[in-house]
Amino acid sequence: MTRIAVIGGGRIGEALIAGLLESGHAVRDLVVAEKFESRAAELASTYGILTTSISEASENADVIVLAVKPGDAESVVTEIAKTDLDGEREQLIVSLIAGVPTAKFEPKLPAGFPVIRVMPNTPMLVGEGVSVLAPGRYAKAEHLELVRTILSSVGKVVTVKENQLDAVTAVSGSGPAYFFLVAEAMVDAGVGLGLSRDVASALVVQTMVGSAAMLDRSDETPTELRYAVTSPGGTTAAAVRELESNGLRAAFFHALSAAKDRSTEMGITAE
Ligand SMILES: NC(=O)c1ccc[n+]([C@@H]2O[C@H](COP(=O)([O-])OP(=O)(O)OC[C@H]3O[C@@H](n4cnc5c(N)ncnc54)[C@H](O)[C@@H]3O)[C@@H](O)[C@H]2O)c1
Ligand code: PRO
Repeated sequence: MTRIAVIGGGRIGEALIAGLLESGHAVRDLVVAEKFESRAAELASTYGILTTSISEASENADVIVLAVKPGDAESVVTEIAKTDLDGEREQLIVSLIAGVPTAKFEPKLPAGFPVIRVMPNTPMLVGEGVSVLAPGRYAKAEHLELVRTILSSVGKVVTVKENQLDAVTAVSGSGPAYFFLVAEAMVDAGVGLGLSRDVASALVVQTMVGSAAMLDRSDETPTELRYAVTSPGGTTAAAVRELESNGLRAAFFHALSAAKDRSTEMGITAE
């Protein structure tokens, strides 16, 4: 099986590790390099995963996954480049780092070393992620196929041109946070209407799960599904009127534009 080294055992590194193990990836083919000892120990005890240094992890892996913050990207790639990378074994780097273009990594690596940039999201923890792939200059079709195979075990996989990844980050990378925020706001509103927090939470969570399943399984658009809930002159129409007059659509447009701009900015400042 493909040996995978995860550099950075934070939230997304852990989501990937947990999702891969859950989907049947062998723990002996996974390794994590995590800077903080206590965090490394936590990952080792939770998942039984081997924790090691960046150099050892990189030397022995087929796929080296970068899951550190943009500000740590350069030092981590420099450290990887110093190790004995194996050209014969066709190793490759997969960067999950938001904003940072593959062109920033490629000159720091041995000539022609393949890099694929990926924007995942945290639902891969439960096998329901979406990972958006963009090949760097030296990544070949077989590299892309390998990464597609690995990530399809933890959710859906989409491929785009790298210049679309900042927009992708705004939509699906950050996306789970928007739904969690909406859930939070709806629970609070339910409590405001007199429901207990437990009841309000249970209703909101199942309504989200059910709506997501309908979106996934139905051929109808979100608009058509919404119309089916909206009786003329009824309760939903009253609620939607309030959401629209409070600028819901504009708020999402501005929010996603801000996320995209921030992703671009993080790529520029991650030196
Ligand atoms: N969290 C998300 O939803 C999400 C989604 C998509 C992409 N990303 C991207 O993934 C990356 C990590 O995000 P996160 O939320 O997991 O952050 P995080 O801070 O939770 O995790 C980063 C981890 O990297 C470790 N680290 C830093 N330098 C290191 C080094 N030199 N060697 C080993 N480990 C080192 C840190 O100790 C930390 O545990 C970011 O670049 C982010 O843009 C995150
Ligand atoms: N989490 C990272 C951030 O907020 C990237 C996408 C989701 O920067």
